[in-house]
Amino acid sequence: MTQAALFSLREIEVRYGRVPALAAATLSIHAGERVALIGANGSGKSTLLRVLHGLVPHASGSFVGRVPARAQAMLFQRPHMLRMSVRNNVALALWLRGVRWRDAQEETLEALRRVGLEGVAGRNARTLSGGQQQRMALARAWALKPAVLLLDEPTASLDPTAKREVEALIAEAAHGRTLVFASHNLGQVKRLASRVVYLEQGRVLADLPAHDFFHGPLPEEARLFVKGES
Ligand SMILES: Nc1ncnc2c1ncn2[C@@H]1O[C@H](COP(=O)(O)OP(=O)(O)OP(=O)(O)O)[C@@H](O)[C@H]1O
Repeated sequence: MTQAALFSLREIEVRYGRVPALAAATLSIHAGERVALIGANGSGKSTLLRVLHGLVPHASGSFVGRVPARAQAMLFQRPHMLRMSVRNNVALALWLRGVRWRDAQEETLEALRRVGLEGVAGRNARTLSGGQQQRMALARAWALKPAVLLLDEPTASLDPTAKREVEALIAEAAHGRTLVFASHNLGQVKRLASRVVYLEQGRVLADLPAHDFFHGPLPEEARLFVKGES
């Protein structure tokens, strides 16, 4: 018997006021998949991630999510940070999910070790570099032990070295989880994704295993996009 999808979207339409962000988007995501969302600016990648995380309502269509938001972790291009220490930024997220403060502190140190930030645990999070901030966000996600990781262009604002470091951590954090990420970096998509979903103006124009996406025939719009980005 095939396992039920973690997320099923059928003909989903999302609008921000009068602006259409997703139009008749249909896709299912199963446990263990590593799905890359690609497409031009404004094609609907962030909106799709927000639908999965339960952050935006849809105007029509049906959405079934079998993973509650508390079993998901979402990372944004620029991480949300509170004006407090790196340690407390992570520990607070755990505490808010019901972990006792003392346990939260211990689990936080373990997560910070994993991303190589134990040395700056006491620093105000707002003083971290962009790469460190994204590593802290990953530590926070990691500590929550989510079933699903949703990442919105997590390395977009980083320099090449930080990009590589954060990408390696993402690969490690995605182990044994379901990963859905938006990216403009096709090299990163090749390295991380098992499946590629190409969006254009809120529509899913291609949805293929990563190997087929990069080596097989593509719909014309997707082919031109890949050519332009490569
Ligand atoms: N809060 C908002 N209010 C109004 N319109 C919005 C809002 N967020 C997104 N949009 C619009 O919805 C459409 C889809 O945007 P979305 O952010 O999902 O695209 P994206 O593919 O993630 O873009 P990018 O690559 O630039 O991050 C765009 O036309 C965008 O301008």
